Amino acid sequence: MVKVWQTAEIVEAYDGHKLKVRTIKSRAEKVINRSSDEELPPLQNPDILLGINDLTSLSFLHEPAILYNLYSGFIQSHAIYTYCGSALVAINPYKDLDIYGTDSMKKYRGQTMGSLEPHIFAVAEQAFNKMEIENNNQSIIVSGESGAGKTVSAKYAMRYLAFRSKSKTETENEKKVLASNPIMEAIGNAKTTINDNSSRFGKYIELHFNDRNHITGVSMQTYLLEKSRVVHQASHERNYHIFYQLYSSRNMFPQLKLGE
Ligand SMILES: Nc1ncnc2c1ncn2[C@@H]1O[C@H](COP(=O)(O)OP(=O)(O)OP(=O)(O)O)[C@@H](O)[C@H]1O
Repeated sequence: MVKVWQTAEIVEAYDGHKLKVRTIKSRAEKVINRSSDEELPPLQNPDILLGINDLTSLSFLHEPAILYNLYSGFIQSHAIYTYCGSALVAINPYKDLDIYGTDSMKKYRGQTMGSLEPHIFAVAEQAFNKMEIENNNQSIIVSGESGAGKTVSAKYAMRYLAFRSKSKTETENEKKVLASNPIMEAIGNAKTTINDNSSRFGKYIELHFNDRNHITGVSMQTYLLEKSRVVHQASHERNYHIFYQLYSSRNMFPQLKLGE
């Protein structure tokens, strides 16, 4: 059974610890037993806060309020990004959105986080800006469950940083990073039941900047590759892409010194 939060209004409080509530949608009544006088069900936020772009501005910050706010923003204005203080929460839209072009990157250039609508570019801009002003190394941590959009987010963050680095060779370096992706993904990505192109390893990517903030190089460390997938895959899952890609080029086997 899937459990979801529902909005309700209090009809009656009685016996000290009991609350009779009525759900707004189905008008069903239910009695909630509170274990203490203080313990109330999660309280609703005023309507005026609905769809705000920083979750920390909610009067009542709890799981149902967060879910409802993210849901409303996504359904009403297709907003996939919301701030939670200095963190960015992203919803995977599973379709291409027109928010990652050069015009969008130009819009975020030099802007402080929070002055424009939440975006992965704003996070990258802040990292770049802090590096420039404080002359310190910066990190962006991308986390989430499988299929949440970590790889795509990291790609857009790197694209923005390459755009922001004024070096003439920025496109060359960016091209090199992006060109290495298909190779890394062939060897380390596989179809799972949740994600057709799931990364089965962790990545630590370093972009190196010189003192004029031009990208001078990129390095990548990988860790925790799921090696067992080579010999065993769960049902409806696949081995690493590289094996299928190689097999589809069987005519090249002799050249690659491989046997059938
Ligand atoms: N911002 C986005 N816009 C459009 N589509 C997206 C976006 N983010 C993710 N997707 C879609 O979701 C798919 C899964 O995303 P991604 O591979 O980045 O997930 P992940 O978190 O890296 O997963 P895993 O941990 O399994 O590697 C992508 O192939 C893409 O189709």
